[in-house]
Amino acid sequence: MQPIIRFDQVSVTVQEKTLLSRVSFSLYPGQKAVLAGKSGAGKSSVLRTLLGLHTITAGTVYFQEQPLSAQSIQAIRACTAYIGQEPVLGAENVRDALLLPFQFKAHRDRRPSESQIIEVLRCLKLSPELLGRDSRRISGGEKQRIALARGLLLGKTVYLLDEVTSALDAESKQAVFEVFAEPRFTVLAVAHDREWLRRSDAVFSIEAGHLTRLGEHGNTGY
Ligand SMILES: Nc1ncnc2c1ncn2[C@@H]1O[C@H](COP(=O)(O)OP(=O)(O)OP(=O)(O)O)[C@@H](O)[C@H]1O
Repeated sequence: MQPIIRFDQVSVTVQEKTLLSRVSFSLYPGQKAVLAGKSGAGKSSVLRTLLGLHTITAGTVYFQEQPLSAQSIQAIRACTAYIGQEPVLGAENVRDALLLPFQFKAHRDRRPSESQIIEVLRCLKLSPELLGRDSRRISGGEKQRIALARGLLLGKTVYLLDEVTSALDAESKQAVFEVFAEPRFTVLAVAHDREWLRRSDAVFSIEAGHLTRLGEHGNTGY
């Protein structure tokens, strides 16, 4: 099986600051990996580089074994959901925010039914009552789960998650873990939670832009 994501000796320098230094790792379809490290270590930079948001100074990022290019970035974005720490939902009302991508030609024929929407919300422990709310007036954890729900409704299979469970209570956290245990989903999650570490196939630790692999199959020493 070929990796879905592969970093080969990737360095990123922005305005003379090195964000990533010779980072190498592979992620295979269906794998769940965690990126751990202190604040400012470079975790988000890995995700942003994969999305084509940073210029690579040296090395190569491969997606489905194709080097990153304008074309492969489109391919990445088509199957990937990136959920940042503060997702911008892009519409005033939560329902409109959830349905926003389905207004566009690429997704118009996949517009979900009301029951599909409610089912996805239920899986993420979100009340349907949220649909009528102002999306600027919901909590950070709810915003992240609405962004996750949107990814699920869009049929995304690769999830780049930046601390999506850190604001959640135990029950909601568990619901998110269960959703992402799905074998179809490839997950690269910035997380500190022990439960993420326990459930992951691989743990990558980043320190000052240097990445090392800590372990796999939950055997990480955490
Ligand atoms: N566009 C940029 N230009 C210059 N420096 C940047 C840029 N983006 C990030 N940095 C710096 O690069 C380093 C790594 O940032 P990054 O956001 O990847 O860290 P992180 O590990 O995700 O941190 P946190 O856990 O606090 O979110 C930090 O020192 C940050 O200030």
